[in-house]
Amino acid sequence: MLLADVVATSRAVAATRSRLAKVELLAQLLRGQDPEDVTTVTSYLAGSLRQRRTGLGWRSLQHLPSPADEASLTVSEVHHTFEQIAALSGTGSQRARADATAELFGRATSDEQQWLKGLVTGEVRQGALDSLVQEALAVVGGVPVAAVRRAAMMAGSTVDVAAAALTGDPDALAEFVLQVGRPVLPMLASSASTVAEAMAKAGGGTVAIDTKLDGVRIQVHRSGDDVLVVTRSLDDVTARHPEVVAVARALPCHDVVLDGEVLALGPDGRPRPFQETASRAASSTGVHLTPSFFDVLHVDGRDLVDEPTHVRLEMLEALVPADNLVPRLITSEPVEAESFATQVLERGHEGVVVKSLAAPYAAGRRGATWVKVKPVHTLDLVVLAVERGSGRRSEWLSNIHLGARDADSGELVMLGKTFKGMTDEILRWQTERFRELQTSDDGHVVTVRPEQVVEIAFDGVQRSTRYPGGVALRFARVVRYRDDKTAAEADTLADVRTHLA
Ligand SMILES: Nc1ncnc2c1ncn2[C@@H]1O[C@H](COP(=O)(O)OP(=O)(O)OP(=O)(O)O)[C@@H](O)[C@H]1O
Repeated sequence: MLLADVVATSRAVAATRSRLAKVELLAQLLRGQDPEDVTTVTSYLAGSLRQRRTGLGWRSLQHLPSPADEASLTVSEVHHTFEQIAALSGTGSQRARADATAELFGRATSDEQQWLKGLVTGEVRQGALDSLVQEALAVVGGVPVAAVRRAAMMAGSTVDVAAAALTGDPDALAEFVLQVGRPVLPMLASSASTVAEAMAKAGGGTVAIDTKLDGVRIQVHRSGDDVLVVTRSLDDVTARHPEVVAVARALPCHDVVLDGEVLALGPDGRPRPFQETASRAASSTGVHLTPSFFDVLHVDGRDLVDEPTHVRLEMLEALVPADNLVPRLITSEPVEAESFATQVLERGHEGVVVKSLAAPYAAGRRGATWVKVKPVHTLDLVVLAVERGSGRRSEWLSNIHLGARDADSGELVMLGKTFKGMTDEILRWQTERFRELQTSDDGHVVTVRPEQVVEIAFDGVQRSTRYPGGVALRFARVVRYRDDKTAAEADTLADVRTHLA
């Protein structure tokens, strides 16, 4: 398969509005191709190389050789070159890496060079494409999309199941079962503006009203004394969470997979400011973190993923001590649910997650079986640039430029700027972070690679001719930086527009 075809398809998909047409374009690309190439392309379309580390960064791609006139690079040549680059180590590896990169880029057309550069630096990470690629794999393999999704959830990625999907054999996909110790893609929530609306969305009847804890998502796997803790993005953070490991080891079972949130609590049981949880989760500080679990996917040889929520919750409550359970109310009464939600907010938590009791555990944000309700609306936006501070902030990078992706064009569109809500700790952190991501500095504005996601509170969204998206945020302020989301998972321009007054 030619790399040029992948580049052209990725551009065409970005330029097409219709979901069906996008899936068809992807299916055309994947049909009849070698499974190894399909695996590589599945990874590339989601915006990642297959190698975890290549030692290549933005700086090593600053000066590219002149491009080739004609497209000749194949996907497999590209993959093997990165494979070789990733394997380099020791003396002379820097030189060898630069030579291999120059050779690869010298064989790429100008279009391919830009695309490959985005791939290597992670700029084109398009998580949103993942579910379209799953659909395309189902079409090409002639297997149900549900089977592809389920296998991807169990494997922790679509890339790992692409080849199996192409065999057209549902049994090949069914082989991806939950394995204790292998992270599973997490279930996500949709949102509603009131508890009653969320209850209706979750199917009505009796539902669970979960406290929405404002911490950091964790998935915990235990087998005997071995414990693995991963984040929402499935990164291994076991070493940073000794408290979680201790709680998991103390449970009366041998094998277990749990889903939950970890956060810093004060002596009164109220949550501490999120920054304390975040900084402790990033490096060891004196803060104690408490895990609170809200779901269980496996206990001692029994997979629970397909069990309805009420069964999973019964198992969870039988296994985990009350102090490590997310407080919840089971009810069918909107009035009771509202009053529980009010108490949750009074206790300093973020909101509630309404959960259908009949639904199985399913990765992603599909359907409406988990519906979150938060009174304070925030948007997850991408930082495009940052201005040097002045006065008290002259040592720091301060005013950040905020962007959201226009899902139609794939472009990031600026929505406004803010220097509000930043503590000294945030200023220090962001100065260092944006220097790392810097692509240019005109003495005032430092442009950065659009990779850092920031959670922004705002008072409203208004129409504006000032910014290209036609909207601007009123009183935007920083709540926190989010390292557990990629730019592809940030809110889109369409999400922002839903807040228009
Ligand atoms: N009881 C709970 N049940 C499910 N998720 C919970 C619960 N308490 C806190 N959470 C958090 O809420 C998130 C669900 O919301 P969503 O899927 O929209 O993810 P998100 O974009 O990270 O959300 P947010 O920024 O609102 O936390 C989970 O990822 C988890 O971190």
